[in-house]
Amino acid sequence: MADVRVLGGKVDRAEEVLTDDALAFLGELHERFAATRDELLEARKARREEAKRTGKLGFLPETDKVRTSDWQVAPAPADLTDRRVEITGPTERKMAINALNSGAKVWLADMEDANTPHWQNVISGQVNLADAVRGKLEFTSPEGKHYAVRADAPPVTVVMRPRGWHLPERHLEIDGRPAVGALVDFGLHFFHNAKALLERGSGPYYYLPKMESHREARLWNDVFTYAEERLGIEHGTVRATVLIETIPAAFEMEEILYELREHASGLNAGRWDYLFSLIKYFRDAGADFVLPDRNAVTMTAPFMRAYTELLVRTCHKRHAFAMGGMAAFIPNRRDPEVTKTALDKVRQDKQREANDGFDGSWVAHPDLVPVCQEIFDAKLGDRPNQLNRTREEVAVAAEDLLNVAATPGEKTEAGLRSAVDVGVRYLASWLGGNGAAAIHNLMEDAATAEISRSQVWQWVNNGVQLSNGETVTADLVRKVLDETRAELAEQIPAEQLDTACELFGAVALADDFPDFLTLPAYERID
Ligand SMILES: CC(=O)SCCNC(=O)CCNC(=O)[C@H](O)C(C)(C)COP(=O)(O)OP(=O)(O)OC[C@H]1O[C@@H](n2cnc3c(N)ncnc32)[C@H](O)[C@@H]1OP(=O)(O)O
Ligand SMILES: O=CC(=O)O
Ligand SMILES: [Mg+2]
Repeated sequence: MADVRVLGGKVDRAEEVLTDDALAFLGELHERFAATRDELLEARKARREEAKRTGKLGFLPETDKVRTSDWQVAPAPADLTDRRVEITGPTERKMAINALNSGAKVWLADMEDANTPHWQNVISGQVNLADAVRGKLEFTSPEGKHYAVRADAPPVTVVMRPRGWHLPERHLEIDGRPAVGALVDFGLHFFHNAKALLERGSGPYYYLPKMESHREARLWNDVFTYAEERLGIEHGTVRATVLIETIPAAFEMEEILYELREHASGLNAGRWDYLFSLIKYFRDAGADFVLPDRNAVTMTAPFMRAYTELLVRTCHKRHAFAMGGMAAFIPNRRDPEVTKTALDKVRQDKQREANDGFDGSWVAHPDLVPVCQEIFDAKLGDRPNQLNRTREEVAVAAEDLLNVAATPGEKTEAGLRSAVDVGVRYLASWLGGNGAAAIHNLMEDAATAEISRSQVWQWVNNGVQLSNGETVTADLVRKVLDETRAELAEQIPAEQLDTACELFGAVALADDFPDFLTLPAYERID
């Protein structure tokens, strides 16, 4: 039996989550799966080295049969057949209630991009999710406002997103080493809620982030199979929607669905991490892979079109749901102009997705639910989804997915300053325990912050010339960082700002590109 120790501090109601039985289950998951997870993280490095050497990625010859043979994923359970609007958000108690009252079909309960993995957040998120299943979610704000899920609110299916394979959970030590964040988030949620969800006509449903290969999907499938057996739950009860949000995974969409076919619900076009992954993967591949300012890269850039078109085609060929992604524009209830812009931008984004054949999409804020709903209602009519649109005309080649050079847009000083400003502000928020923040009326989370810092790294290391003629160097970035620190001094507490600036410098200017900013950031939180 594994030796499982809780090293994290006291969190209210932690004893309900960290029961002896639940910890034993986590121990079993780690004994069986942690070593494979380590091997797969190593394999990521080898694949990236190969791409660096050849300057290319391609579809895998060894899995050709998977792509050409006839198979489909398992049929959708009743409460996952209509996914036209999914609201995403952290598992914080008030937001959880607001999400369940939002009118969305699905709540993506996020322990990943939108969450700082403070021990407090990790445990209280599990408490809130367990209360949500049991209809016990209530909250009173410090101002005395009472929150509860409305009796007349339409039912919302909860899909939880655990951390990616790379993140450790050092507040739990298993056989002398930090636990695997993904196994902790999944394991605790599944152990406490799978049966309760089934009793209520739903099931244990997950979004799986940041995978880079079908072998990583196979590992999740093995975890699900074991977990189902161990709790005496029918095989295939778990349903997983996989985010295609890394560039290597875009070349393995079919294989990922195939590995998970008995547990798969669909794929999601996670555009922000996808851009980050593309920059990361080809950061030293020369000018053809250097993107313009982040705000200039839209979903209509040729390489982004290729990605979403391939995703819809792949999903519907296999009868899996194709889920759209996040437009970053956020309404502001105190500013009608900002709200109008956000609604217009989100409307355009969701319209494109609905026209392309997506079955539904994400929104970041309750006030965006009606826009997404209206657009998909109009497209779907009486149908719950558009799985029947097989998009057979779509033909996407490897070169199309990598056609970054055709992206219109400039590299500007404003773009550089914005990357530094947003990166620092976001890191300060993340360090303070808020993994999602509205910054300059845009939603920022771990994925968007990764773009900011990796773009700065790429521009420095490729000696990019800005539209004003200036060359991006480490010294220029340090100067901008100092100026940004001075500008933010009135807005962010000094200690947090110092750590955020130091961290931004560490992840944007390091000689060796840090794989994820959340890894060094995690070292800097309690
Ligand atoms: C790349 C990706 O992975 S995208 C997915 C991950 N990212 C996310 O999930 C981000 C989700 N969105 C959010 O976290 C928030 O909308 C933010 C941080 C962007 C903005 O939040 P705020 O500044 O609080 O927005 P605002 O003040 O307009 O909120 C108004 C109300 O809506 C609620 N609200 C806002 N967003 C959400 C949400 N996503 N879910 C539930 N409730 C929400 C707020 O709690 C607030 O409630 P209250 O009036 O009862 O206090
Ligand atoms: O998780 C979603 C993304 O865009 O990243
Ligand atoms: Mg993401």
